[in-house]
Formats: sequence, structure tokens, C-alpha cells
Amino acid sequence: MATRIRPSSKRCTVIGGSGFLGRHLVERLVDRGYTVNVFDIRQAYELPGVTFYQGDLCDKLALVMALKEVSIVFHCASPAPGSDDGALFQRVNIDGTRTVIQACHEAGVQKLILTSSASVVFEGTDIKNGKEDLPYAKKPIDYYTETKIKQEKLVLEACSKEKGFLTVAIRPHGIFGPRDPQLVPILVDTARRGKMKFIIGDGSNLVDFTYVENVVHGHILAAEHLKADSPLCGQAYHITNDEPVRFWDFMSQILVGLGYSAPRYHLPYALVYGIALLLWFISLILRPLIQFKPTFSPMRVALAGTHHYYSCARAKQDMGYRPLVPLQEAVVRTVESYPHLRNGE
Ligand SMILES: NC(=O)C1=CN([C@@H]2O[C@H](COP(=O)(O)OP(=O)(O)OC[C@H]3O[C@@H](n4cnc5c(N)ncnc54)[C@H](O)[C@@H]3O)[C@@H](O)[C@H]2O)C=CC1
Ligand SMILES: CC(C)CCC[C@@H](C)[C@H]1CC[C@H]2C3=C(CC[C@]12C)[C@@]1(C)CCC(=O)C[C@@H]1CC3
Repeated sequence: MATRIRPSSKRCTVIGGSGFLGRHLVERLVDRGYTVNVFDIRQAYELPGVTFYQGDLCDKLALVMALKEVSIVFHCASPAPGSDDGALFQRVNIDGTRTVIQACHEAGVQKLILTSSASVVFEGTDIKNGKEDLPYAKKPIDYYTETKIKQEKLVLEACSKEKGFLTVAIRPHGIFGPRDPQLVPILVDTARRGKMKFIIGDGSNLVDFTYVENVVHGHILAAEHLKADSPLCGQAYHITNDEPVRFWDFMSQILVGLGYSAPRYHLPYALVYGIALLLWFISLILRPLIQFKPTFSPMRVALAGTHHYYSCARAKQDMGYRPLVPLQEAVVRTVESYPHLRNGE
């Protein structure tokens, strides 16, 4: 008679493990003695103790192979937030997440930890110390946010103590750190093109930026505290650095740290937002003829000109979360990790 091998509680799969957050998570899991599979459409590195499975998460058969004998799945794959390919977001974040849940059932996985985003409640207007019980954005500001909302709902609704399948969603905000392909590279590129001279609004808006190691810590705590009798089942948790900072001070610190000038001149928020909307509309109309992507998309302007910071009291209470790396230390480590992006390099 065939015996089913009981999955070890320290055996996990990271879907999206070749990405920025995914790779940091994999490295930390290995350090903590986990056996790790990575499932991703691309293999970006090799690491002892890690088995790679290359495939699309919409392909259930390929996915099940990577989930065999695994008890925990971390799902942190997504198309890049800056993309405006609505069909891709629908396919990967919604249809693909349904496939992930089915594959978990078929492989006998016990816990699914989703990387969601605090932006699921962001509609482009101020959020101050937002708690997890804020309603989902009714008018999400882009396809990314719209599909992250549906994805989170799918995962949390799949939580079933009866079926022995437990789920939780982690909502980080503004992840940064070494190897991030977005925040620092986009900032430097904008500065090199001479477009980082202006502050949008009065510059007093507070925002959360979260060091990648703290986000990883939140994911692992969630996985280890997720039990049938714990409050985590089917819940969402903000994970931030818990040190809201002025958006433009944070950007300036990184720019100055890399040898660029900080932005100095103020522009009214409504004016810049209006121009960004107009440019976005023109780029839509002209798309069949020419393709161009304005640097200041309405999404970026909203993120740069409003307050949006979140309470992580629930994560502190339910899983003992505390950020491991304070913001100033995180900025220093991040700046040091990008020698090739220094001014003049
Ligand atoms: N970067 C940020 O500031 C924030 C990110 N998040 C979430 O964190 C997660 C990770 O983000 P990052 O590491 O920044 O992104 P990333 O782009 O570096 O990593 C995403 C990974 O997913 C993989 N992937 C994409 N489509 C796939 C598919 N169809 N099948 C298999 N793998 C696929 C990519 O190849 C990539 O390795 C995402 O879910 C994102 O929504 C949430 C809040 C903030
Ligand atoms: C050109 C400048 C005005 C801004 C440059 C920095 C931006 C690229 C980043 C500032 C805030 C970041 C952010 C995200 C992506 C990178 C920024 C826009 C997310 C949209 C990534 C995905 C999420 O889930 C939410 C993030 C909010 C903050």
C-alpha cells in the first residue's frame, strides 16, 4: 500500500521566489533551517538547499510538482505594479491565485501566506494610521490595486479550519532594500533625467516605507503563528517599519546618499495630478501609434502627494511583530547596496 509522506512543518514553497521580496524571504528561510522550493517563471539565482521549479503559476500541474510534501506556501508573485496590462493582472493575480489555492488543496498544503499590499485600501486620498478594518478601495487607482483586492479576498475566503487549510494575508507598504528593482532605480533614473527638482504639494505628507527584512520577518512570524486556534486565520495584517516618514524627506535622503540633489521647488498637488491624468489619457489615445509612459503617472503622484501610513498594532498583538531594522539603519544599508547607481558611476 502506498504511504503518503507527511509534510514537514519546515518544508515550504515560495511562489515568486526569484523576485525582490521572494529572494530575501528564501534566504531568511534557509537561514532558519527550512527546506525551500522556489516556483517562478524565471530562475534568477542558485542557492544551496533551494530547489527551483520554473513555471507559470497559472499552470496547475507544474505548480503541484513544486508543492509536493510541503506544508507552507508563500505566494509573493505578481506582475510589476507599474504595468498597465489589465489582462495580465487578471490572469496572474486572480485566475492564477485560484489555481494556487486549488494546487494547495491537491498537494495537501496546510498553510498559505499571501503577500498582499496595504494599497488595497488606498484610493488616492489621505490615510492616517489606517487599520486593517478599513474597507477595500471602491475605486482602486489602477489594475494592480484592483486585482490585489480580489486576490486577497480569494485567499482569505479559502481559509477553512474544517479542511485543515489555513490562510493569512500580509499587507506591506513601500518595500525597499538591497536589490529592489523599483524604488531606488526609478528614483535615480528620474534624477538622472533632471526630473527630481520638484516636491509635489507642501512636502509634509507622511508615508510608510518598509525595509525588506522587516517584511520577511512579518511573513515568517505569520507562517509560524498561523494555527487552527489562532486569531490569524483568514485575517489581513499590515506590516510596516512603524515609523511613518515625510515622503519627500525619505526620497531626499536616498538621493543625497547617492550623490544627487534633493528636490527643492514646490508644485501644487492638484496641478501635478491634473497634468498626470491628462498625460495618461493622451498616452492611452496614442497607444496604437506611439507608446510612451509618463514618469509621473497618476498613481505615483497620488503616492507622492498624500498621507498614507498604516497601523501595525494587530500584527504586534497577534504575532508579536516588531520591526527588526529601524528606518535610518535601513536607509544606510540600502544606499550602500547601490554603488553602481551613485552620481557619476
Ligand atoms: N514592492 C513593493 O513596494 C510592494 C510589493 N508588494 C507585493 O509583494 C510581492 C512581491 O513584490 P516584489 O518582490 O517587489 O516584486 P518582483 O517583481 O521583484 O517579484 C515578483 C516575482 O513574481 C514572479 N512572477 C510574476 N508572474 C509570475 C507567474 N505568472 N508565475 C510565476 N511567477 C511569476 C516574477 O518572475 C518575480 O520573480 C508582490 O505580490 C507585490 O504585489 C506589496 C506591497 C509593496
Ligand atoms: C518619481 C518619483 C516621484 C517617485 C519615485 C519613487 C516611486 C517609484 C516609489 C515611491 C512609492 C513606491 C510605492 C510602490 C512602487 C514604487 C513607488 C511608487 C508601490 C506601488 C508598489 C506596490 C504596492 O503594493 C504599493 C507600493 C506603494 C509605494
